[in-house]
Amino acid sequence: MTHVRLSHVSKTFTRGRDGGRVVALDDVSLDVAEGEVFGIIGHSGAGKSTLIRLINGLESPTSGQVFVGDHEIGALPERDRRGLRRDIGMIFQQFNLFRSRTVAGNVAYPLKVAGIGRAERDRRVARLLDFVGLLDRAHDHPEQLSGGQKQRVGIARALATEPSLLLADEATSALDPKTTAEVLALLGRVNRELGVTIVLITHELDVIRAVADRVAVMDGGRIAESGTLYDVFAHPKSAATADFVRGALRDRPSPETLARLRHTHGGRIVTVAIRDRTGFQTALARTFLEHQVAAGIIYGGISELQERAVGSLTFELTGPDEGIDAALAALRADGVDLTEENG
Ligand SMILES: Nc1ncnc2c1ncn2[C@@H]1O[C@H](COP(=O)(O)OP(=O)(O)OP(=O)(O)O)[C@@H](O)[C@H]1O
Repeated sequence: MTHVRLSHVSKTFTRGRDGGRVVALDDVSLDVAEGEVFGIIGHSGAGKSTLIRLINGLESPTSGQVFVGDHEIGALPERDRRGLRRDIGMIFQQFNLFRSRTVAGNVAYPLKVAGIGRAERDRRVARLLDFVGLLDRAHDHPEQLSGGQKQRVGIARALATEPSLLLADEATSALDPKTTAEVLALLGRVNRELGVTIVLITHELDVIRAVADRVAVMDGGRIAESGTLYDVFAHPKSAATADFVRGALRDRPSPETLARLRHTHGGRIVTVAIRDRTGFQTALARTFLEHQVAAGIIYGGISELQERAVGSLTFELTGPDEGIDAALAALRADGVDLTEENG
């Protein structure tokens, strides 16, 4: 079942002073299935926040349609949007907690707004704080908490009205790597144990790869590509995706590094994309050997996406030129993705 659907959505803003037009989203279509974690990755200005604001009905599309469940949220009057929004939780980069309220008071707030009585409110707050591991901090104020703890309160508050959809807007961008991992693990539990669909936007591939099932890469208001985590990031088709992969995996040498490698290594330099295929590396080594080519690894990195290997290795190849040519031709014929780096 589809939980969120965007169909040919465009959003144009008019800039204040000069009245110029900014195309924030340009013909965006995507489907988020019920119960999945869907990641949206893009650089600053790619249109991610605009997309989130369309999903929770804070903005309406200039053209196209946004559905949440069976409802076209952009077409609903504000009163009905508010009702629908109760089924959508939000968490933010800066946590957006009330400083004057206690931890318990923050989590209770949306329940109060929804008109839920004291006894039920207290029960739910205790259950939620227990779920996020902060029951013992119920009476503290946000400033007494670490960033990670604040975000856990944010998550408890977002879940208070028992939404089926959670929107996470750069929810870990203000946190250090260890705390980020803890918050992402909690989001994983929210998804698995409570069955909540999560749409997570970020500019970091490491965030997406930790939790998302499927992803969309956004670039300049458009979806550059989308699919499963592995398909999109193991074999990038767009420049934007390749850029994120290079940044996160650091498996390919930068132009500066390549220049240095060329200077220090006299042989031919070739980068080979690693495939998640049994015996891939052995086959590679055997091909070089068969053609009397010595292959030394001079750069590279192998990592995992959805428990499958991704990355690349850069070799210095030495031996007879015809042997190297024949080995590379054999590998190419076998579907190996390789790049000669000698320039
Ligand atoms: N209310 C608005 N009025 C005018 N322009 C806007 C408005 N909201 C967003 N934009 C513009 O739309 C484009 C996309 O912005 P958006 O905030 O959605 O991107 P983003 O990917 O979330 O970036 P960031 O991570 O920096 O917030 C930007 O060029 C931005 O300046």
